Amino acid sequence: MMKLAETNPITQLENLLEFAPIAIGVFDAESQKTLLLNDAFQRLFGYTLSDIPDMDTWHTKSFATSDSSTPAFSTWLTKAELNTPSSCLTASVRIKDGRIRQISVSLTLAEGKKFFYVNDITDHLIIEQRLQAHNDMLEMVAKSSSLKDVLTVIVQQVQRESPPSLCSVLLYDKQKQCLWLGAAPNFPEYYNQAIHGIQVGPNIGSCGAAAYHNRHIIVEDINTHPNWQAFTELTQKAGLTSCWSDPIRAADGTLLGTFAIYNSPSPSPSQKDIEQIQFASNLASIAIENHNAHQELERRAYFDYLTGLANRRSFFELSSNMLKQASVLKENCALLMMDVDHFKKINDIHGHDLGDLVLKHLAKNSLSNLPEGAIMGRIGGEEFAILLPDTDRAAASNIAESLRKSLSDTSFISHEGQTIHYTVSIGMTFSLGLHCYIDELLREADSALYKAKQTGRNRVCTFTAC
Ligand SMILES: Nc1nc2c(ncn2[C@@H]2O[C@H](COP(=O)(O)OP(=O)(O)OP(=O)(O)O)[C@@H](O)[C@H]2O)c(=O)[nH]1
Repeated sequence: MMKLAETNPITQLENLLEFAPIAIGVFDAESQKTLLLNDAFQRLFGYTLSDIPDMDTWHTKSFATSDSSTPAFSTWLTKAELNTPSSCLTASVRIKDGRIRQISVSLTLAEGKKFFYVNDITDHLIIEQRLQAHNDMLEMVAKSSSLKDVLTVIVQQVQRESPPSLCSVLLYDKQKQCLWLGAAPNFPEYYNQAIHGIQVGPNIGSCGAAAYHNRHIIVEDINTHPNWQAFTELTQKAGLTSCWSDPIRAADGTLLGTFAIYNSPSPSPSQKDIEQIQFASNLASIAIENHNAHQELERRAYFDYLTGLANRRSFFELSSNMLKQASVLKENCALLMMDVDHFKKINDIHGHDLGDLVLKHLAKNSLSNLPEGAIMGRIGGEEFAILLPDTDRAAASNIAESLRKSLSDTSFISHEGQTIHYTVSIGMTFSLGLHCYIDELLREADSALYKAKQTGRNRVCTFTAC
């Protein structure tokens, strides 16, 4: 412990400055020579007295960063020297290890000396910016902004925190076992194109491997790591050196994608870096989960949950638009209404679940036999409607007949190993190039369907007006 009472006032002051918690640099006002860089100053900047013999050297070494140029400091200094107390300057500085820190600096002139008091406000700014990014993101989610835009906000926040790193979010496709580009705003286009759809696998880059292992993958040197061997030409062209990738998980732990930081300033992640990645991954997971939930709601609103076909509402919407266009072009449309024969019996004999399988089988099989542009919807329990654009009577009859035949000719094996056969009846009508309403056509097709059922089922009947 220092004994203040036993030291002279100058030494006392020096000691106070030396061990003050705030970073202090003292320079001679006349010669600009460095007189003292206290302990906190040396810890903040990494420079000792021998690195910074005078104010100009400090100025050049620390303040000449790309986003806080030398003139900004000089201008502030000129004003600060005239005003007592001087206002604070907030600036980006480069410290000895090359990293950029955010500081606030103020100046006091006394006894022919310049006393600079420097506060490191990097962490404070990061928390503020994170809060801002978090709020921006939630606002964007609430306003249903595109997933790409929301993810871009997150990526840019992390990039701001650790320049010159680049970040990307890839989205996991469980079915195809690959990753699609979510957001990578600062990567070259050729790189983004190359990684769009990259496979998930134990040794595929950092992200493919992070998704495969569902854990953090740290690659400190892309140029020598075996996971990156296949991409060397690409990564060298894009100037990528390191890549840390973290899985993005939903609240229930399922994989949603990956968050990656390339070219991070430090070789391996510190505790702070890991917190940063987790912050980004958490935000990204909120955005992706919300997007998926939204898509699922939309899908449910427009598509039948069982067969994946258009539901009644969207079939009406799509068909109405198609009929309007057809009447303008004077084209004929055909409407088919298809119903499973004795479906109640199938349910009664084999159970409701198998009945569901019949409906799925019917939908899949019919879709693969329909011409391009046809709209098929499930409009009732076991009732399906198909609108065929620009189709004359002969072509429509052929299509209806081949649909009926392909279903009655095929069978499928149930989960219990039973072979299931079923047939359908089809009623058909036409718009004849006139403006028709879909419900009017459905009534006609239903009447033809009734005729098909009455005359023995497993057949196609055409509507006749009388
Ligand atoms: N498994 C299953 N059955 C359904 C679904 N929707 C409706 N059904 C059943 O479909 C059956 C339709 O029976 P009906 O209208 O009497 O007609 P059908 O037995 O097919 O006889 P026909 O049409 O006269 O050949 C009923 O038993 C409904 O319970 C569904 O989503 N899944």
